[in-house]
Amino acid sequence: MGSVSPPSDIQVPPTHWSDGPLGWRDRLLASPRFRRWAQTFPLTRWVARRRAAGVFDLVAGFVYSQVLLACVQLRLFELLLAEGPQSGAALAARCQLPVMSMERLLRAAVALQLLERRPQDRYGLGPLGAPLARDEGLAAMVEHHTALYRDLAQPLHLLRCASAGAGADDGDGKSATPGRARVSGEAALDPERSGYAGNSRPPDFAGARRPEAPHEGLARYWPYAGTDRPEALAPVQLLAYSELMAASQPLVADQVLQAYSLQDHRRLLDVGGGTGAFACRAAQVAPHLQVQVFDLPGVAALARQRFEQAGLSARCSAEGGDFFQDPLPPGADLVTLLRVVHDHDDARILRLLRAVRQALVPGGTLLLAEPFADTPGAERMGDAYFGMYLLAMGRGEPRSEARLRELLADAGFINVRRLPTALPLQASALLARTPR
Ligand SMILES: C[S@@+](CC[C@H](N)C(=O)[O-])C[C@H]1O[C@@H](n2cnc3c(N)ncnc32)[C@H](O)[C@@H]1O
Repeated sequence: MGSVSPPSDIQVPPTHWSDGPLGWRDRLLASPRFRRWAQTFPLTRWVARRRAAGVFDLVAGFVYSQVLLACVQLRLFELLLAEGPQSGAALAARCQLPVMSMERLLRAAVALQLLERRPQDRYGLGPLGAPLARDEGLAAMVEHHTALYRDLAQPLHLLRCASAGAGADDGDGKSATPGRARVSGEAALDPERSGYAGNSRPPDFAGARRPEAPHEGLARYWPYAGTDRPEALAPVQLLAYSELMAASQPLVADQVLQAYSLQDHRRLLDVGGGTGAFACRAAQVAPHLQVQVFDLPGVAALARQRFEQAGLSARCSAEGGDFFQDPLPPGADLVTLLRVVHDHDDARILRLLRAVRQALVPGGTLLLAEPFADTPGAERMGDAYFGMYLLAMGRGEPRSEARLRELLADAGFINVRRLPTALPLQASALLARTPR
């Protein structure tokens, strides 16, 4: 391995009293001799093994993800839930894979606890596969990761391109994303090249597929993150992510609606509310509530369709526009921002929060929910997963509760408080009020 020599103009880094003991610990853990000793000494053996397994999981994590993807693409979990344990040969026939390949995949899935070996040489659901069997949202998330996977194949390329200014706001809301592929022109309007070709779900498990994620990574999947004129995006560019959001919306809605009662509100505005999946849930749990979605024009049109199909058009409506440029509909006593804030930089979010404050009635409530960075027990989801995900997307960052509180205060909100959710890994929430 080549040595890394620092550039000659490098600044002398600051020091701290903890550098000594922590440097000693680092050298110890980096020492093969110490690790060999720790692996055999009875009192340290279990720690050494656990740490080695943790390192291996990081080394091999991308393989695990692709085993999961193969299972999801084959609808293996749904099949085993619907029909019960089966032999490798039977599953191979159903999934149209060579028996040897199927056995290889099944054994990998057993090792990852996605599946379990069952008596008589059969395979059934494992403790980590069973929750995926009926969760359309999680399955859709897994499948759309093919786009992220492309971006992360060359992490240094991603980091270098992004460090040139991806997603940064120059103060007047314009961003530059040098080096990142962007959706533009005819390619974006071509369903095949944009990666979206409808989402009718084939009836048979074998070979069933959702629409493929685009071939050019997340920047293309989330086109609004790379343009200052998102309202001009063609409907076909909005479909893939809108379907993903609708499929995965229960992950957030369940958390929010368990944690917060809508009964005391009369008018809800769901800003960036997508195709109205949350709006429908809200209207169903609170039959007195008027609900409005504000989203890009093409997405708002899909929300109106959803409301009509659900027979909720009398109470649910949708307005199209750009929430950074256009005024939000006034008069709501509750505004929700679900999985919206982490998509954008601070300057844009501050502008959006101020617009929300203007739109709310005096004493109105803002409910902001998304996965937060620094969530105890879910740190990987924040800075590791969303940090890299949003970098690949081209805009936005995961924020800690403390940072969100600062932004809310800057925008003029008061009485900010945390709303405890059952599964912060899926969504944490903050409530804030406008002054009376
Ligand atoms: C990550 S999705 C979240 C959707 C929904 N709240 C949910 O949780 O399922 C972000 C939403 O914000 C919308 N959006 C992004 N930029 C926008 C803009 N400038 N104006 C209006 N809507 C925008 C997108 O169309 C998308 O529906």
